[in-house]
Amino acid sequence: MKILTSEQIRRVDAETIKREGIPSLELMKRAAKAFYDRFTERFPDKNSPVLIFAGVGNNGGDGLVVARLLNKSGYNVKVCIVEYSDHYTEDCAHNVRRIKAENISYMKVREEKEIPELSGYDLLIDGIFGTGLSREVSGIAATVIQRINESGKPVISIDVPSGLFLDRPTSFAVHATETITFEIPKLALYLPDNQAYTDKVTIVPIGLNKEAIAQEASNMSLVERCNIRALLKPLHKFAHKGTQGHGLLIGGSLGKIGSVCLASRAALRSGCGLVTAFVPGCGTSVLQTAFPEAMVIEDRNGTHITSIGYTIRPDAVGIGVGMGLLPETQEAFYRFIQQNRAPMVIDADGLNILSKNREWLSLLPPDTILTPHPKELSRLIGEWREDYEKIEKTIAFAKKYRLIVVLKGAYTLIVTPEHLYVNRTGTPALATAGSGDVLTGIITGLLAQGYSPLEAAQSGVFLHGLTADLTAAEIHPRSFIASDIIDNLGRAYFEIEKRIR
Ligand SMILES: NC(=O)C1=CN([C@@H]2O[C@H](COP(=O)(O)OP(=O)(O)OC[C@H]3O[C@@H](n4cnc5c(N)ncnc54)[C@H](O)[C@@H]3O)[C@@H](O)[C@H]2O)[C@@H](O)CC1
Ligand SMILES: [K+]
Repeated sequence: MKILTSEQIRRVDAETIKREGIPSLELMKRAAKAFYDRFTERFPDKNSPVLIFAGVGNNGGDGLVVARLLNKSGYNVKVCIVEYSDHYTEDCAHNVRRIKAENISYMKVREEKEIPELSGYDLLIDGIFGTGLSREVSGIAATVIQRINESGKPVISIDVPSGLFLDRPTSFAVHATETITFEIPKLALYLPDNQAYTDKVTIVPIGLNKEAIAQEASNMSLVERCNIRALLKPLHKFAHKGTQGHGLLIGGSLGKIGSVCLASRAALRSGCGLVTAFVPGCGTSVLQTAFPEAMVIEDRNGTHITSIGYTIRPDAVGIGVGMGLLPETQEAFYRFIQQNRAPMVIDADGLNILSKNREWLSLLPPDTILTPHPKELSRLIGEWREDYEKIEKTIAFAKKYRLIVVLKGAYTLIVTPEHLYVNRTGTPALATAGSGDVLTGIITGLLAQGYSPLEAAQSGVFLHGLTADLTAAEIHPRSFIASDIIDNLGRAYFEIEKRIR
């Protein structure tokens, strides 16, 4: 699903109205109905008092239509029109007349003393500003937003939390509990800097014109289940371990052999036919005991890697987990990347070695996948002030070295020289020791099976996150551990391949 800018969204709205020959009021109705459906599913108790804040633009217009729909179905609603300007849009003004005609209780707020007491309401709906926000919020709108945030009440935002900019940093906006956004994903809803404003995000379709969306060029998109489903290879009846790919995981040092165990197990669970682990001598018996399905090649040294050599021909390599930064290990890493031509994933200490030796980055074959967490990324690309700058610098880095960067986070970003992908699967349960090692293993396993680096990065990240989503009801997110990801990878495959009627 394409992520678009506010300007593009405006064009798609206008084109929908034009191409489908519908009045703009009709589109507003569709949007409000989509919000209403999701809202009533989440909050079925009609006795809970609901206060709807509506601005004077079309986002406010949506709020007023939502008020009418909720009122009609018996909800206890009141409306607060935040009159930050005298200029109402036509569709908003029309709906003000309609709420009057339908006897819905409303008040207009132009100054602070007119803001109602919020303690008597159970739920607040925020329709003050949407995608039309063009400058910092000030005056009465800012005061109302501050009151909403101070109230501690659940706030459901229409389309976007009011005050959130879609294309630049935001310093002040509604702290939404949930945002029900209309059809087109907006990048700002998925950035860590905006976490105070955007908690849960739900996308609802409103019947925007498909061709109008297709016409808008975008180098950003969400990774979705249907994308992953489409790229998964079928399992052939005559498949055998030799045809399913051979993944090699290189890493580990004394006390950190567990990382390689996790990555190797994850690689095999992702579906490849064979997995070999390359570890220092201290890791051999650990691996063979903990994970008998793996083959092991040991370094001549006992405690850390000093020289990476083997006669096998792996289809993909994952390197770096638990490897340490000793000079001999760095040297071995350097010699290895100089000669390795198999598709490769680099994680953890592999990334730290690269950030200490930046000139080695140009030795990496094109499309090598790097999987940094934010700290590792900053060691590679330098500090950033805000998320948009971080993304810009990561794209420049990916372009310069022709790499794929998987930037791990609540919403993992997959950055290629041409495109930014946002992954939505996963929960805070994944913030646990070894979770990154497992991701490295999954991506390595997928690469070994012949998926392209971009496909492996996208599906690896998606599957990894989905295991946490699928187990949330049975394994409490607080007690979810990295092995649970591996154990539930099969469920994630089932979910992706499930037919949706
Ligand atoms: N355009 C359409 O056809 C549709 C729009 N929809 C809704 O309309 C919203 C966009 O509506 P609008 O474009 O009317 O804009 P908004 O309702 O987001 O904002 C209203 C207007 O306020 C002004 N403004 C911007 N920043 C301000 C600030 N800081 N202080 C005071 N005034 C400011 C601008 O002139 C802006 O157009 C979407 O988010 C969505 O909720 C939906 O009804 C679906 C259809
Ligand atoms: K809003």
